Amino acid sequence: MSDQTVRQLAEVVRIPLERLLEQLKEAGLSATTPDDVISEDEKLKLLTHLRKRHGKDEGESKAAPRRVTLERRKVIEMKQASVPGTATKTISVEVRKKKTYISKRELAETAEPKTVAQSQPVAEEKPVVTAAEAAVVVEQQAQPVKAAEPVAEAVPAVEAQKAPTVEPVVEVPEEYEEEVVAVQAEPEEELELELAPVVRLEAAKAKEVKKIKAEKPGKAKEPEEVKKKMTEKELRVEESIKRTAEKVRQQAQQKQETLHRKKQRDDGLLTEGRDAPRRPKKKGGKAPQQQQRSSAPHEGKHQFEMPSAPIVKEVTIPETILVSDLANKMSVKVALVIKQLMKLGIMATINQSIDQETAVILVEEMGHKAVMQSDDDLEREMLAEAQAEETFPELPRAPIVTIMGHVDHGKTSLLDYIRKTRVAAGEAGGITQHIGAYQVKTDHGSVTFLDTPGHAAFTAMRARGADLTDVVIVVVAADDGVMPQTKEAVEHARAANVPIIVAMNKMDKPDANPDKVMQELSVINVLAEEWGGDVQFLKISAKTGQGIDDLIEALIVQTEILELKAPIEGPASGIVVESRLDKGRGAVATILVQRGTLESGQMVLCGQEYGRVRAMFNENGKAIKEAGPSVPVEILGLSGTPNAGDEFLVVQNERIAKDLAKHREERKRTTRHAAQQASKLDEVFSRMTAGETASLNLVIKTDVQGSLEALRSSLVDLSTPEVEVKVVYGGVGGINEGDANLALASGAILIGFNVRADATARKLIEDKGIDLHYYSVIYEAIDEVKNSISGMLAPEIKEQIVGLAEVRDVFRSPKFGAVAGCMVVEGFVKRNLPIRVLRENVVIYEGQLESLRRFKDDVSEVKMGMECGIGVKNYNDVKVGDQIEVFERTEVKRVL
Ligand SMILES: Nc1nc2c(ncn2[C@@H]2O[C@H](COP(=O)(O)OP(=O)(O)OP(=O)(O)O)[C@@H](O)[C@H]2O)c(=O)[nH]1
Repeated sequence: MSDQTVRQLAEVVRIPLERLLEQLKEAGLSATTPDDVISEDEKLKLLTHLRKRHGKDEGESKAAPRRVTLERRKVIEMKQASVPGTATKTISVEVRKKKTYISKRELAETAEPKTVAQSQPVAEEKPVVTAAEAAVVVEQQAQPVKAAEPVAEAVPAVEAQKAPTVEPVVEVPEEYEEEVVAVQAEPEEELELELAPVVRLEAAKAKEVKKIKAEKPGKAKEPEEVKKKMTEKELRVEESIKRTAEKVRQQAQQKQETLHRKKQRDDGLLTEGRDAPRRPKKKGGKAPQQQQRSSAPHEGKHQFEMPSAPIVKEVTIPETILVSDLANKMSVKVALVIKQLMKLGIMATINQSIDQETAVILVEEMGHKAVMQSDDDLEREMLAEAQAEETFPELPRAPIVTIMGHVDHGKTSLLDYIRKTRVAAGEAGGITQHIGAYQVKTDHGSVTFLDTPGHAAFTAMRARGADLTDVVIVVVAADDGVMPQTKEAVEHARAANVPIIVAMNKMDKPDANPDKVMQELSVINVLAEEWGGDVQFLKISAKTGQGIDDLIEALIVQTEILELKAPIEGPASGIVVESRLDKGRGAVATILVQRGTLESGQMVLCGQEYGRVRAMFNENGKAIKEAGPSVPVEILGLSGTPNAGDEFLVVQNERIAKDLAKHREERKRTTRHAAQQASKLDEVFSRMTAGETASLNLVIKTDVQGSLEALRSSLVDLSTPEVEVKVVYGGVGGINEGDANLALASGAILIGFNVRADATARKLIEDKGIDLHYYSVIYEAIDEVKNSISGMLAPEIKEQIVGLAEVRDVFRSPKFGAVAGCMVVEGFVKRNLPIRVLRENVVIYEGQLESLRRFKDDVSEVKMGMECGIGVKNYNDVKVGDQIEVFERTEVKRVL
């Protein structure tokens, strides 16, 4: 040992620093402060001094401690072979040993002095085995012959070894305790737990040692014998630690092997887990170590169990599912799912969604059970839980009106005039607010106006699935007449099957010509009542207010014709008209109640947002407590801003609202891709439902009116009794956002003839996956639509007999049952084709082949003039003389 400071020495010998300084002073040594260095020679001097002092003060030794307890802590580190890809784990095993030596004096009271006299110095008898032992021996040597030194004065091991006089050891260890503590077995719990039996083993060993010592304490065995025993014990402890380390290593290896096997199984499309049902054990199939391990008592502790059988999971598959979600549901890696998809010929990425059918095939291929789930079913189920089952009587409700028309024909002026005169009038002091919609009260009833004029907004709302509008007012400036957007407005309203009322505006102007308007509109099939049509035409002025009352009355009449009704009682539902985030009030949404009555304090779900209605306001900013059908209302308290066009409904509690909101969010995420496929030209056929006339909707935009007409008529002429070609809208000019929205809302295909889509339309087309086709040759357009319609025609199934075999003999096979020995008399017999069994030219069975053999070999095809053995699947009644007819079914595409 090198030189130490006084402080360090005090720590080593575990005595107070002051006491050591005093002893150093007494011994006449130079060190006086705690930081003074004390050399080896000085330590020896101190030892000599202490010995002398003890020799003098023998009488005092009675008061000195009679036992010396030595403790030793040993930490062994083991490296665990890691699983590839993870860090190496280090396991520390801490061994604590404690030895207590009793002074000769104490022993003398119980032991024979003779035994003590016979004792020999241990150092001479056997070599020091371990460092711990060395320390013990040295400490023993450091003890005075006659009496044990107090611990505080025991000189550290190495110094003492240099002591000139080596006295025989007289102390008998009274206690010998070992403790093996497993620490830091990280991160694998099992490994730490595995050490437990070893710990117990060591504890048992320590007990045994104690027992030996306790056996005859009075006899005081031969010190060397005791020493020997102790050394043996220590060696055993060392060995046991080594064994523990070996065991841990083996376990790690086993675990690695298990993981490797699991990986192989995964590659083999099976998953295994702890909760798998256990296979019956094979006799002698287990490695001896495993057997030992499984038979070892674990006292209820968790133990790693070898997975032994594949888990078949029940995987619910919605209409579309993300590859990552599917992998999660099957508890397999995404890469594996992608790999499997590739095998099916589908290239998909982790964030791509796949359709239900593909997912089902995949799940079944991977050994699990697929349960198909329709999103609508799921939502319906949740909604059924969310809403009260009770039905309420339906009562007349106010119409919801949208105003459309060409630019500057007076839409805003009309809305403003009505609001100004009608809304504010009834609410003295109220501040009119633009909340997206407002209601007007008349003597005959109320009318609700949507505050976003124009067909673009109307169709955009429809494109979002919200068919709110009951009546459309087409505003035409009487001085200007029918303009392109007037026509568009009409087409959009028609596409939505919403009745029209024409308001001929600016009648106060001298050049107003309502007849011209009526005439122009009649060209596009909007016929006034007075001209024998069914459309109400009204002459108004948004400036003077002329005819506005009549307009509102006309709306009321229209409502009566339409018999608009809704239940007033019951939980409310409706559509979000608009929403915004208010600095002080949070999410604010204007909703239009369509059914039931919304009350303040109710829990509502709006699209993907939900919340309790904290407050409700009408269009005048006045707080209201409830809102019935056709009433627009601003609500506070939602978790976020819903989208205009989202459906809202009152639900029973927050949990349901939350679940539904989450479900919708997930659905939106996964169905985005699917929605994009909805109206593709080549997908139209798949949308056709059996028995119904399919319709192919088109939105056509062309460069000139002439080509529009030509295209429109030739495309409509392609209609068949099974497929109707419908031009939802045809116009001249580039494809704009409105066209795209219309195509989306009507599930139509966009056709651009010598025109292109503008940037906004392109974005929408791309986002929503609208099917857009550009043409510059009219016949190309016609041909493509024709082909698509051909696809929509149900294909013809044609059947063709490809071969005939005669049964000449019948054998019984344990594997296939009855096997018919046949001669192929016509064509050929193919194994994978369907067959019929004929008896006297009458079909007696239709099915498939189970086996087809020539001699002992399985074959796929047998030609005419050859003999073969045919096993018919699920049919054992073949007789000699029967004929087996092989046929083929082919789908023949119908063309126009
Ligand atoms: N003389 C007269 N002018 C009117 C009448 N209605 C609207 N105007 C005027 O026509 C212009 C356009 O009116 P708006 O209400 O903004 O027309 P709009 O259809 O809403 O126009 P956009 O919002 O641009 O589509 C304004 O200058 C109005 O003052 C009317 O009945 N008589």
